[in-house]
Amino acid sequence: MDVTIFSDVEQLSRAAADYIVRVAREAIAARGLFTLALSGGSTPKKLYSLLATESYRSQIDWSKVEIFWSDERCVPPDDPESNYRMANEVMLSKLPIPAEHIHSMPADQADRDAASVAYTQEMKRTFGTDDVPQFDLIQLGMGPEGHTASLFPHQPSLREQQRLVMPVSVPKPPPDRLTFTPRLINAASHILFLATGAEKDEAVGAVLEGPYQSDEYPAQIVHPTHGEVTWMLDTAAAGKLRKQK
Ligand SMILES: O=C1O[C@H](COP(=O)(O)O)[C@@H](O)[C@H](O)[C@H]1O
Repeated sequence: MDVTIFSDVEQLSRAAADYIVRVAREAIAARGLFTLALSGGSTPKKLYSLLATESYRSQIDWSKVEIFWSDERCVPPDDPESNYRMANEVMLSKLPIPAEHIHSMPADQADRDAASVAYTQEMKRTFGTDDVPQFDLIQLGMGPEGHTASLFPHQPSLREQQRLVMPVSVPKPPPDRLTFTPRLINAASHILFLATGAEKDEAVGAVLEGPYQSDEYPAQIVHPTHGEVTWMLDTAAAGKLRKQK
């Protein structure tokens, strides 16, 4: 695992954008395709807007990028709480990505089980596999209580063994969500965690340096079988780490 601490969100976001460019270019050179799952929340907003600027835009062949989401709130896509809406506003609408490569989660469907199954099928079709899709990169955030994607402490989703995407009800509004399960996340080639702000310092310390208790700190469940994990933190989020990496 690689952990880097940055002095501010600007530096962190630039490093994250550079990292995404590198992984994207390697994937496109190797297989002609880059599969990326985004997170929501506020932390990646700066990163996403940087990727839409000319200097980053020109470094990736966006026609070869397939975009998914690791979790989504069950709200319409134009709702201020929608993870899709944030990414679309600051990044996707400004990039030359074919519309059919942008796979938003159908989280506003009334039948959330059916929506999860449909999203899983769409993913498998895109990856051309009937097995567990192996994302080139899943970008994740973490909440102050250690949740990641919409995998929250003590929830059955942490023990899900079969499904790749599932509906959950979580303690943070809006409560109804769809989320990637650990089985899908842990198949990825690269995981990039971003965490900023002092309100996350305890969870960062517990996840990175504490005993393994993924039921308390779901971000600890992220251990890709054949992939690498990179954490990018700002100094505030890293404040409780004993070893300043
Ligand atoms: O609810 C969510 O929270 C996490 C963390 O969000 P942040 O605002 O603290 O950056 C996010 O990664 C997840 O995608 C989102 O749905």
